[in-house]
Amino acid sequence: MTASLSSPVYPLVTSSRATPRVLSIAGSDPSGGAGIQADLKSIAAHGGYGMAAITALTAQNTMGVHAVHVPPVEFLRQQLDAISSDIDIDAVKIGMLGDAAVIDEVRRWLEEVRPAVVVLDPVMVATSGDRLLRESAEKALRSLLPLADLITPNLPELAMLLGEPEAPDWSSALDQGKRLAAECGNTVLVKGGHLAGSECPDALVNTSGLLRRDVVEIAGPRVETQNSHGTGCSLSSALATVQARTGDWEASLREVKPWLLQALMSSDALEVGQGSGPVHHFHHQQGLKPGAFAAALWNHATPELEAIYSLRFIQELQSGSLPEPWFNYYLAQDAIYLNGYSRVLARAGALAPTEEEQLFWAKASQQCLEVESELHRNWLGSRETSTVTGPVTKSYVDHLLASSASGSYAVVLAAILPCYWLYAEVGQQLHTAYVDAGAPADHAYADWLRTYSDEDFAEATRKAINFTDSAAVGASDGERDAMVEAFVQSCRYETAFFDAPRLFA
Ligand SMILES: Nc1ncnc2c1ncn2[C@@H]1O[C@H](COP(=O)(O)OP(=O)(O)OP(=O)(O)O)[C@@H](O)[C@H]1O
Ligand SMILES: Cc1ncc(CO)c(N)n1
Repeated sequence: MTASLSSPVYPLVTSSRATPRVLSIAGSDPSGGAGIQADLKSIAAHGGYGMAAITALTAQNTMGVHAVHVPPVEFLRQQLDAISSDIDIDAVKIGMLGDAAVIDEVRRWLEEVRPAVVVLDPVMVATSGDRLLRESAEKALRSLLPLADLITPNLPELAMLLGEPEAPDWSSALDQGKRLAAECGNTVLVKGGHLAGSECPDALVNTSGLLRRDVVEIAGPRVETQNSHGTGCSLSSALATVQARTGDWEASLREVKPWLLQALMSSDALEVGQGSGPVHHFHHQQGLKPGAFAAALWNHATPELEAIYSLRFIQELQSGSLPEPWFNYYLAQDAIYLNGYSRVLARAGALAPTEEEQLFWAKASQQCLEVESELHRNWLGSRETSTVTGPVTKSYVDHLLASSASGSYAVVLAAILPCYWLYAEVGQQLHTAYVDAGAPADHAYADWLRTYSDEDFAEATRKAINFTDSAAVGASDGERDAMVEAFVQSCRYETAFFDAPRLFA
C-alpha cells in the first residue's frame, strides 16, 4: 500500500484541539454534583468547551433522588439538532438517558452525526441507590453500546449489561470487562469504585489490539470519603475531553485519574449537603491562602537549620573556641558573597511589581554593599585573609545569579530568602545564647555576636518573607515548584557556607 504525501493513511500526528468542544447528553442534577452540572464542570476543568443537551430533569440532592421528569423526546432531538447543525463537536459524553424512547432518539442522532469520540456512561442507578433508567430500557441501552468508543460502567452496571451476577472481585470484574469489550467491539473502562478494600483501581479493556495490552490497569488508592456523588459522570466527561486532545485512551486515563483522586480528597472543603457530597472539580485552581506558601517553605528550611546548629563552626563560634583562621575565612568569604548578593537584590528590585517592593530591594542592595565595606573596614583590615573566592561562595552566588536570570520575580525572591531567614534565625539563636551566658566580655567573638541582635534586620526579614509569600500567590504551579527548588538550594548553600571554613580555611 502506498500513501500519498499530501494525505497520509496513518497520520503521525492526530488532529487535536486545544479547546475541545464537548457535548454532554445527560440528565440534570440541580444540586450540581452529578449529571450535566458535573459534566460541564469536569469538561471546563480539563480545558474543554462544554455543551449540554438535557435528557431528563431530576429533583435530587446529596441524600437521594426525589423525582424524575423526562421531557418529550422530540424536544431532546431539537436540542441535539440545534447543536450539531451549527457546531463541530469533538467529543460526546452520554450519561443518564431515562427511558427507551430517549435511547432510541440518541442512537438515531449518533448514527447521523457520527462524532469522533463517544464516551457512554451507562447510568442506571444513582450513588444513593435510586433508579435513573427504567428497567424496561435496559435492552435498548445494550443496543447503544456499539456506537460508543468507550463504555464506563461501574461494577453493577457491567454485570447488568452482560446479564451476569455482579463480579465479586477485581479479577472477575476484568474478565467481565473483556467479555463486554469483545461483544461490543470497543473499549470498556472497568471501574474499581464499588470494590471493598484500600485500593481503587481502574482498567481499560480492549481485546482487539487497540491498546498497548488487552488490559491496561491503573492503580490508585481509595479515598476515605462518602463524597462520591457524581464521580462516574465527572470521570467520563473528563475522559471525553482529554481524549479529544490526546487521541489516546491510556494517556487520557493517566491524566484524569490523579485529578479525580485530588477532587475526591478536596471534596470536604466544599461543604455541600449532608449525604454523599460532590467532588471538587476545580481543586487545582484553589488560590493559596496568605502565609501558606511561606509556611511550606519554612518546613523545607527546618532540617537545614538543624544541620546548621550541629556544625562545628556554629558550636565553636557560640562557645568562643572557634579557630581564628576559620573565623577569618568566614568573614572574607562573607564580604565576597555580599557583593554578589547585592547584585541579585538589585535584580529583584528591577523585577518588582510594586514601587514599595522596588524600593525595598534597591535599599537592601545598597545596604548589602555598605555591610561589605564595613566588613573590610572594621573586621578584615587587621586580619590575615585571602581574597580568593572559595568554592561554596562561588556556587552559592552562581545559584543566585542563575535564579535571577530566570526572569521570574517569584523565583529570585525564593532564592534570596534563606540568606535573610536562616541568618536572622541563627543570629538570634547565637545572640540569645551569648546573652544567656552573661554576655562574657572575654568571649573571643563577643563583638561579632553582638552584631547579631539587629531589630532592623529582623524587620527586613519579615518583609522579605511576606513579599515572597505574595509572589507565590500570583505564581503558576510550575513557577511555585521552581520557587521551592530555588529556596531549598539556597538553604543548602547557607549550611555549606557555615561549614566551608572547616573544609577550605
Ligand atoms: N473512594 C474513592 N477513592 C478513589 N477513587 C474513587 C473512589 N470512589 C470512586 N473512585 C473512582 O471514581 C471513578 C468512578 O468510579 P465508580 O465505580 O464509583 O463509578 P460510578 O458508580 O459510576 O460513579 P457514581 O458515583 O457517579 O455513580 C473511578 O475512577 C473510581 O476509581
Ligand atoms: C442526573 C444524574 N445523572 C447521573 C447520576 C449518577 O451519579 C445522577 N445521580 N444524576
